[in-house]
Amino acid sequence: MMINKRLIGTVKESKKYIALNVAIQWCSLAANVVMMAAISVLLASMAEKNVTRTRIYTTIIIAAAAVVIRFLCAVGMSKMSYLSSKAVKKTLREKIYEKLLKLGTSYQEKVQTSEVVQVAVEGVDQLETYFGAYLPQFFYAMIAPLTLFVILCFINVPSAVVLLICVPLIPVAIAAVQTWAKKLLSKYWGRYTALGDTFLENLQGLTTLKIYQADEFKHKQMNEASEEFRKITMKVLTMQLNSITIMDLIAYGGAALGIVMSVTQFKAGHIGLAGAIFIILLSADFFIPMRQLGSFFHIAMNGMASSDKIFKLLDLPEDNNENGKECPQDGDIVCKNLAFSYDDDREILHGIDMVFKSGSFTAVVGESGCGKSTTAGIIMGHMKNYTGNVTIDGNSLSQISEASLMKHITYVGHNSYLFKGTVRQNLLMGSPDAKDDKLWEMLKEVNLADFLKGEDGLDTKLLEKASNFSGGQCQRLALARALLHDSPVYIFDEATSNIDVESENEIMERIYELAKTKTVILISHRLANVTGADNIYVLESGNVAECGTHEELLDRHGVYEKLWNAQQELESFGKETA
Ligand SMILES: Nc1ncnc2c1ncn2[C@@H]1O[C@H](COP(=O)(O)OP(=O)(O)OP(=O)(O)O)[C@@H](O)[C@H]1O
Repeated sequence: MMINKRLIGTVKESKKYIALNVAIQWCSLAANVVMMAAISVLLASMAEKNVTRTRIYTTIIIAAAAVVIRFLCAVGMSKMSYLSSKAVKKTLREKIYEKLLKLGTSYQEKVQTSEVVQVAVEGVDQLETYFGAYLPQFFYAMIAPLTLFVILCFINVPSAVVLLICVPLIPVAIAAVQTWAKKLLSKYWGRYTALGDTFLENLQGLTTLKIYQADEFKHKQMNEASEEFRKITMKVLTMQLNSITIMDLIAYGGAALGIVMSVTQFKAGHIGLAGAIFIILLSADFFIPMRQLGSFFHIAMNGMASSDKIFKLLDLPEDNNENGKECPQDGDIVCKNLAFSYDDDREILHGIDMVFKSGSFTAVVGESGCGKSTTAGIIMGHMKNYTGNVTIDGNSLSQISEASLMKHITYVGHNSYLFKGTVRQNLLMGSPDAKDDKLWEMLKEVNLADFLKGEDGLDTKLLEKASNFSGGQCQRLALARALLHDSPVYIFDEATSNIDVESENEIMERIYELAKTKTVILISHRLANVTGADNIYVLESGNVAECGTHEELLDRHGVYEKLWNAQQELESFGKETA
């Protein structure tokens, strides 16, 4: 019942804490039994009017000792809960983190970032209570009634049997509501995450909503979704309250039955007064552990649901080729019959052939959406579900280790990630040992040095997502970081799209310079940038329409020429109007 062996096996360390927790609870129970026995004897002797001073003092000492022991046990139990929760959080989060590393750069193909965050944060938190509270209670709830049964058997077997028989009625009642509760809870979680997603999206897009005056409409939508969520929350709470009421009825009903039994047995003369009082005092203790377990029932259900999600993530196939080959330092990158689809409905690349010659400058151009970035993503190992072949110096991309591929190829997109911190910290990612002189040299090359000198130099702070830098400044910084990386191959995917034409030309000069010593693949919508390339591939709707040098392609009077003429017209129009 709600025991996941794989989950417990995954967090092996927690087993000892759970066992110790159960043992401490059991000691607390033993102390309680001794205290109740002493009190029963005292009450009986009082009723029989043969109480002595020694008996009173002994009872007080026993009771005080039991209280102290129970207090220490309570402290010990919470310590054990804490330690097992800590072990669970640490182990599972480490496993999730290691899994993400193993999934590598293509992890987004398999799982959404928001899902990973939810599973790693909230999902693991759910299991904290599962391990810290539910599991120890589960085992204790089995042991406690059996222990009491054995003890009470020495006093009166029929009462002990009646009490023991009533205990399993609580789990039976829990099982009865379980099927219904499971459906309700999965609906509840569905609404909860959906509401959370919409809330976050609306918050992030609040400025846009204000601009289009759509906030009122979204507000109404959010209110409706919140109302739905309120209704389902109330249903869950009602279900929980009802199940608690049922458990209480069984628990107190069972205890009452035990009391009636002991009184009857006393009247019939089968037990003495002290024995009857002892049974009366302990009858509720038969049910309390199981009743407590019942109240942890929803925690266990949430724990099960989140463990399913965690294992789904941990079971994802890994293909980062940890033990794969080293990437050859030199050699052509060849795509043969390369086809790719993001989903089953639409093929994006239709079996294209391309060769990126080692040490050469190759450009990939084409209209928006023709598949340029997709091709770059495949070469970078971000997308693995392609068909056909991609090789580097004759070695299949799928056999090359991801770590080695990352050292071999540097990708600079139009939206490179910059981290919160300083300019220096971001640059050092490209080359951890680089001295300040080298960093300034690169910053000069991308025309960012002057701006940074006016700020705090290399110590200029970047806010989250570099929100205090302009789009162009971000691109320049990302370029400088890439140049520092010093890898044999560079892919620039619209890497200068946010930069003004004058600066773009200067940066393009730097890229042409780079191409003298490195293999450069340049994806650009602006054909003026690619005129000096050794080879240009023109993509059209996922096919290679043409390839050749700028002059060769113009002579062909095909797609490239059309694109070129259209852009030239636009650029000269722009100059005339300026
Ligand atoms: N993650 C994705 N999921 C589904 N479809 C996608 C995804 N990314 C891109 N696409 C689709 O694949 C096609 C090719 O996209 P790609 O980004 O490769 O084009 P592109 O030539 O680089 O375009 P642009 O010049 O506008 O950046 C597009 O039609 C796009 O809708």
